[in-house]
Amino acid sequence: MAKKTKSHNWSPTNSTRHPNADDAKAGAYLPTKDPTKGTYETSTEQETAVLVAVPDKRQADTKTQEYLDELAFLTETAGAIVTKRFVQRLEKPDTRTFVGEGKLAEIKAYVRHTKASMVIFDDDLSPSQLRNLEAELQVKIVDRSLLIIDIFARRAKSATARTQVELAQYQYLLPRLTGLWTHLGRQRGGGVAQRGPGETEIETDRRVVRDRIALLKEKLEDFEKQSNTQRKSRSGIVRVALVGYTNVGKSTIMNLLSRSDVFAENKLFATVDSTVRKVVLENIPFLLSDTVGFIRKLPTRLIESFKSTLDEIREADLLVHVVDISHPTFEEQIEVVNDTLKDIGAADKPMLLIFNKIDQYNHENPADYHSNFEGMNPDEDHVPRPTLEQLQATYMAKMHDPVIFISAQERQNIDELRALLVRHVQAIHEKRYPNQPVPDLD
Ligand SMILES: Nc1nc2c(ncn2[C@@H]2O[C@H](COP(=O)(O)OP(=O)(O)OP(=O)(O)O)[C@@H](O)[C@H]2O)c(=O)[nH]1
Ligand SMILES: [Mg+2]
Repeated sequence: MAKKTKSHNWSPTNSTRHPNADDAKAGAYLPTKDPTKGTYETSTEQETAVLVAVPDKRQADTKTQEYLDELAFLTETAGAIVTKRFVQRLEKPDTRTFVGEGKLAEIKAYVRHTKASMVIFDDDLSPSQLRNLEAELQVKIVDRSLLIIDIFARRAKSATARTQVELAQYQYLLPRLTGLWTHLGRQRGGGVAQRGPGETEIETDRRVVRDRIALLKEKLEDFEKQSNTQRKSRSGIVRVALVGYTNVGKSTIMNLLSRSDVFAENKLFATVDSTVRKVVLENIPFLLSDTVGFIRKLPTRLIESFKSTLDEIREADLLVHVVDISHPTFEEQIEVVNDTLKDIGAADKPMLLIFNKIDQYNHENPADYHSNFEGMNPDEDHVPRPTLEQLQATYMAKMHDPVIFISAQERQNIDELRALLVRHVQAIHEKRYPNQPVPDLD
């Protein structure tokens, strides 16, 4: 019999759900199985996580640490505490268990000893790696895609975003079904009454998941039609999208720009999603949208499922690329954002580059980021960063697009930001709607 399909509220970290399981059966992201009882324990206690990275041999130590810092940040965002980081340098990850045998034994001993709730990998695992690791380590195994999807699931509020996340969840699950069930069968010892579902059930489950995926896609198409209609009604007004790496300050800037002006109150577009606001600066109105943040190794599936959200970017007249200059890897973050823009077909748009968080930039003391990383000596590895002035000069010279340095939090250079936006919006308006005056404010 096909299992009833549940749609919401599963997560690698809250130990309760799996989108295709009412009961807590096997799954990498399900509660830890107690082999003596054959049951899964759900715990409300603080979950602890062990991180694992398998960098390529050429990757610099500091880079590895920065990536692990980001993974730790993601893990904390998902609600778990990181207790340990394991790193193994390999030419390429082990096909069976991702890490080598020795490292696996080390992780296993640690997990046993500390009763860690889960092991999180900074890369995506193949269905069989996931299965093998779960069998070896006997705890929840979470890979990068699953972690990110989980965070998205916690944050998604609008119907569209929730549907998009659900689609990503099912797409993640589909190729992993067989593995999970086969594994379950094996773990239970294959006794007649205890055997896991056979191939027929796997097939049924797959069909259920596929049907669900088809349904979600249809639902998203409907949402898309609605938003297309909305967008048509917004024609004649310049559209600006805030884009950038996650946590750089896009929403802060959005609030700053739209709240700071009395005319920002949205009258005409009552049906517009809360992430799009009408802003009026110096009598020049435009639509400003706040978009989902990008991240390194963003799962392609997630990008695909977020198509309708990303349309906001694809259809913008001007992109405002926000950068967190205080972040040690800000330059790589710029690259990630540019690559993602390319992937979604939005790379050729006019763009303003906004370096935010200048209040937090410290060229003397680049980071206390790595303080809890073993083998790192902050003094020895200390490399002074350029001053803000030097950076500004470099980027001004390097970029074809305008560049501005601000602090949204401390309200530094915000007037310059406004002036820059106004200038560009006005120019776009005149070019796009040559015979049309800038729209009336009322
Ligand atoms: N120090 C400092 N912090 C800032 C500044 N601007 C934003 N922040 C903080 O940075 C954090 C992230 O800001 P958000 O505006 O949520 O960033 P975002 O780009 O919208 O993030 P996502 O929605 O996750 O992609 C918040 O804690 C802000 O308070 C700034 O200029 N300086
Ligand atoms: Mg935001």
